[in-house]
Amino acid sequence: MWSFRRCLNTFTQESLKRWMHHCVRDTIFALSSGHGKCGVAVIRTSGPASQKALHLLTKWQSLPPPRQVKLASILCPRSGELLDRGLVVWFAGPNSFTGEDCCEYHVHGGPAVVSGVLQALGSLQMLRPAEPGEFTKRAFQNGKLELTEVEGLGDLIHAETEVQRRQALRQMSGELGQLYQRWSQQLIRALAHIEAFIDFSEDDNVEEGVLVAVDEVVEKLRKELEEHLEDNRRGERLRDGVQVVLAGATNAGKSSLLNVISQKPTAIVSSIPGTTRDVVEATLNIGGYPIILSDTAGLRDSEDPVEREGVRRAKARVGEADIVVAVIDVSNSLLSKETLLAYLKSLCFSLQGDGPRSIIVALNKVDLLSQESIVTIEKLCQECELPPVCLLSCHTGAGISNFLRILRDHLEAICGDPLQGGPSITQTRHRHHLTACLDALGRYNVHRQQDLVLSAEELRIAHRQLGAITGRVSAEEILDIIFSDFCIGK
Ligand SMILES: Nc1nc2c(ncn2[C@@H]2O[C@H](COP(=O)(O)OP(=O)(O)OP(=O)(O)O)[C@@H](O)[C@H]2O)c(=O)[nH]1
Repeated sequence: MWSFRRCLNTFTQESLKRWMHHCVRDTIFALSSGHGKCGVAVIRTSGPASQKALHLLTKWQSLPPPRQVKLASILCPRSGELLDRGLVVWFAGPNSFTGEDCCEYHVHGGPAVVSGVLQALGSLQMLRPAEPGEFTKRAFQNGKLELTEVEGLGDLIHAETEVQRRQALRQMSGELGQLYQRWSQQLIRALAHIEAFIDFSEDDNVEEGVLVAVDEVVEKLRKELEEHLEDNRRGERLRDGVQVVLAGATNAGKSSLLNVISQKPTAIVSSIPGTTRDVVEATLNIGGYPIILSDTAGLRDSEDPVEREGVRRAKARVGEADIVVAVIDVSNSLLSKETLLAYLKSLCFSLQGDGPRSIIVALNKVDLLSQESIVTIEKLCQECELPPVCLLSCHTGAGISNFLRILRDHLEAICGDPLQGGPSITQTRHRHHLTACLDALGRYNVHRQQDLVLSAEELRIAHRQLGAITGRVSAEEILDIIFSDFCIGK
């Protein structure tokens, strides 16, 4: 009793309220399908009062069998007016998405029906509208989903291309979470062994061999983590969109190429050199891969401060690009065949910068060349060591499908197939915690010979970093291992 009172005194009113809120769960409801007119809308409830709400809206005396669709007249609980005839699915907790009692009302998707049913649910005292993401939050809190699975679900909802969808589905399957969970368990075990050695080695004969085994586990884990992090950020690139930048001299046809690829007049095209001043972006799907395609200001020296700023931004964008498309006006009479080649090489070199980025050369305006010149240029490019070169025309469309095929190949090389190999890191958040975990394992090695307590602390930090990714960290886990592995006090 004393400790309970002391405990109560340390609670602020606010934290007590939060604690009470956690213990006594509200029942929440929301429209789970998209907004706007549609054939069928799905409204969900989750929480202990879902059953009562179902009874009040249908007047059914008993619950329908769980997970089976049943036709129902959905009524206003106050007036008894018919709101709609729809389908109802009952999910008895814990066998539901959130782990709580849930009910789904599949009603006609007109605004009046949807708002009628939402109002009916809102009129019940024990229900309140759900906050954004609250159904999924409850699924996480009730142990139905790991954090990485929650993120996968979010990505699936936002997936705009089929390759993004594949990656999101794979993450939702829990594979990434399971990998981190496995590493996490290895760390807990290693930590438990070190702690046992520190605390009990003198009395209970915990042998030196225990520490050697821990070293081996840590080393193996360090290598696995390093490999996992050396993935060229393919998962994040696929999730956020690959940065493709169109760069080159003024009037080369960068804006025209952006418009041709995006199939709409996104950027202004004109024969006046220096028309594009700022970066113009279009988000596109190229063969299932998401890209953010940027048109940039033509690269040239200028006295005009606005144009100079445009060129600065263009260079900065090239610096951040995953793929740079070097656009060149191949009809430019100033470029002889030889100077074209020298120009191409120097442009590719300057665009390459210090990053390992891909370059594609787009020789535009071939419609202005004779067939003979085209053949000569093609031969010239084949003989030299250049990035892939596409001859194309934004005016006639010649060579555009070949350019898109090459672009797609580059995207595939960068992002890979999310269904092949190990699961990818998809979020900067994961990378941050994994890097911190790896750093801690490196420090473990530094402290290991001098100070066992400090090296144990580094394992604890590494474990916490992994736990931050999956959302599961518990000191109890360490105690469990200590007792199960060492049977202390027997
Ligand atoms: N004949 C021909 N003209 C083209 C082609 N592509 C673009 N042009 C023309 O070239 C001029 C410049 O095109 P833009 O697309 O504005 O070139 P840009 O590289 O964005 O130019 P800046 O804004 O100066 O950087 C326009 O008059 C276009 O119509 C092409 O394939 N063939």
